[in-house]
Amino acid sequence: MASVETASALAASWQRCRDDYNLDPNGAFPPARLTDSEIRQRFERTLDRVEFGSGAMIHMRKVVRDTGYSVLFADRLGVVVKDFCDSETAHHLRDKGLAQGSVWNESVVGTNGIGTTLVERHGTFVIGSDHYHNRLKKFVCVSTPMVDPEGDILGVLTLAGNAGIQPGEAKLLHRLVRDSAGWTETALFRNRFRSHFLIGLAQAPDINGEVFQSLLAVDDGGFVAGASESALRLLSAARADVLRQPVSELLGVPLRALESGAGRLQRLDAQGGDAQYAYAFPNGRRSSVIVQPPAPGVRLRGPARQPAAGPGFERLAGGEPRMQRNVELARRVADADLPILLQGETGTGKEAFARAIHMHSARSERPFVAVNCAAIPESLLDSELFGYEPGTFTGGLKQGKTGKVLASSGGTLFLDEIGDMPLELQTRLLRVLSEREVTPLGAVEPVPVALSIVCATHRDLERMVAEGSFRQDLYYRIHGVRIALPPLRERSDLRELIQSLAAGHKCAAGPLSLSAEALEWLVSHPWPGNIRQLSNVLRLLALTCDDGIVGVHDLPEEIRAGRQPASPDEDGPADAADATGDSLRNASDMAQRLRILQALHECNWAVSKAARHLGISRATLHRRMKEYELARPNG
Ligand SMILES: Nc1ncnc2c1ncn2[C@@H]1O[C@H](COP(=O)(O)OP(=O)(O)OP(=O)(O)O)[C@@H](O)[C@H]1O
Repeated sequence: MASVETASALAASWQRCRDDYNLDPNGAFPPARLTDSEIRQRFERTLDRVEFGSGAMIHMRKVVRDTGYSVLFADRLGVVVKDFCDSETAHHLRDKGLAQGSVWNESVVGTNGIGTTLVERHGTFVIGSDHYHNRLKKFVCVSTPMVDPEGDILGVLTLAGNAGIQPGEAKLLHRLVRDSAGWTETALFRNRFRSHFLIGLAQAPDINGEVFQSLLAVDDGGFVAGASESALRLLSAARADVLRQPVSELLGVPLRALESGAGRLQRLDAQGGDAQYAYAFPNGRRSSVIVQPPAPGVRLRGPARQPAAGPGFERLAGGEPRMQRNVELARRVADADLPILLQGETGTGKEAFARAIHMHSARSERPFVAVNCAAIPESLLDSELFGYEPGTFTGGLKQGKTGKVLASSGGTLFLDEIGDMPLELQTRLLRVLSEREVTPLGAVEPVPVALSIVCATHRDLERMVAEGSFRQDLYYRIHGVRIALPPLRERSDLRELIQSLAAGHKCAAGPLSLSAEALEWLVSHPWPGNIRQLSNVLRLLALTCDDGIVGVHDLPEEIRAGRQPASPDEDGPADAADATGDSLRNASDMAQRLRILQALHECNWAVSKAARHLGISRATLHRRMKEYELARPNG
């Protein structure tokens, strides 16, 4: 996260509202809401990356609980995918348009904390009349972007409340939001680079502060494999200038000295930037490093090494014959010059499969670059994919940007949700695929690219082609080999898969195990969110189950609700969960909400039918819908 540069950001945003988006300050309000199934999908995706139950998030909620602020997390499109409203005033704000699913993209609602932060890529506070839309002048929004370990924006963390605060107070609030986002980013970074040697940087000789957030991850060869945003700020360097550089050159300290001084602050020779001290974390996994001094004239740049992320082919196939055939085919084509199209419902492991293909291929030492075409705003997708030259945009990065297509050169480009790619970009992608060269925006000369692509979608591309929403020629270009991943409920090895995934989760008493009865319940669940949903349920069980053996009573209500016998007039036993009172505050309730949403969606919002589907009474379902604020879209 960068510092708050609010005044200039606001001026630029107002200008965009007038000149670029042509927005009416008295336009429609409240902002549009996505359909519930779209919200569900976006939320599930975010849940994969951001731990909403992390200490930092809990701390922030506690601090603001009685202040009337709500805590919101919006994804990269500016869609609120999670809100925590822990007070009456906060609930009131939800009614005013801050509900989950509302879209706060700047181009839609004008200057606001979430949308403007996304455009500016740094924290903002937008107070009262700073908002462009006249209906927003009573609100205050303090926001900060959250980035993943690769530096890509995950979303925006925001405190929203009623206006009437001083800018000084807004600064305090901003500090709180920024710190919470920062600690969450740090947790993601440490997790991502858990097998690397970690070095923290600081401006002052103090090991309690920034060394924990300003992190460099160093690989076994002594090259920088990752850098946190705050480390980049201290070094005054762009990510591309730091990655794959020898850390010893970057910091001006031999790697051996850094290692042998682990656990102590070491002063750095001034290298530019504000980093004055380095702290090598002593508890990194790497025990010893052999660094050969480079031969004179040898350029010290390491290969873009990728960690073996995610399950390999064996694990993905399990005992399911269709998956075994898929793996067999994938092994054969991994190194053929054939584009691979993965099809399957959400959460069936398409990205995991694409990573396994990459790891199996001769390109495994090169980058695996994933782009989710549905999660990036249409206006940014072009620059995200193809990059741009320095000085192309007023708001762009000074040094320009390498697009994902080029960044994947020699490795694998994974285009997730290809069915959501706008037609105009489909045309550009088609050109890149046929000509094997990219022309970044603003560039004159095309740049050759060694391209291997794997695409994925849950959509029926053939139907889209027939309807004219997907280019036929592109469909044939990306469809060298098609691999269909079966939904979880159709896997013949479901029982074994559940057991082996459960054993991989540790709770206080050791690996999680399931009672025979609990296993049966899990096996007969329909799993609309597939392996992702199953993993989330197991993750939750590991947190909530003290003795390590899961009984039926430990299962989340979404699982038990799926098996309740229908009782048309009375509330079924599912109501036992009412006794817990503070629903929606734990992950099991989130999962239940998703399950109910899914059932309603599948039954086209026919409540009786959905209730039968869920095995609960109509009255219970109505009450749950009210409790979880589920209403028919546009109804
Ligand atoms: N066989 C498996 N064993 C263990 N974990 C798995 C397996 N397959 C997938 N996963 C995990 O399940 C989660 C969802 O997988 P993934 O993101 O690959 O699904 P997806 O089909 O790409 O989803 P979406 O369509 O929503 O993008 C990930 O955390 C992934 O690591």
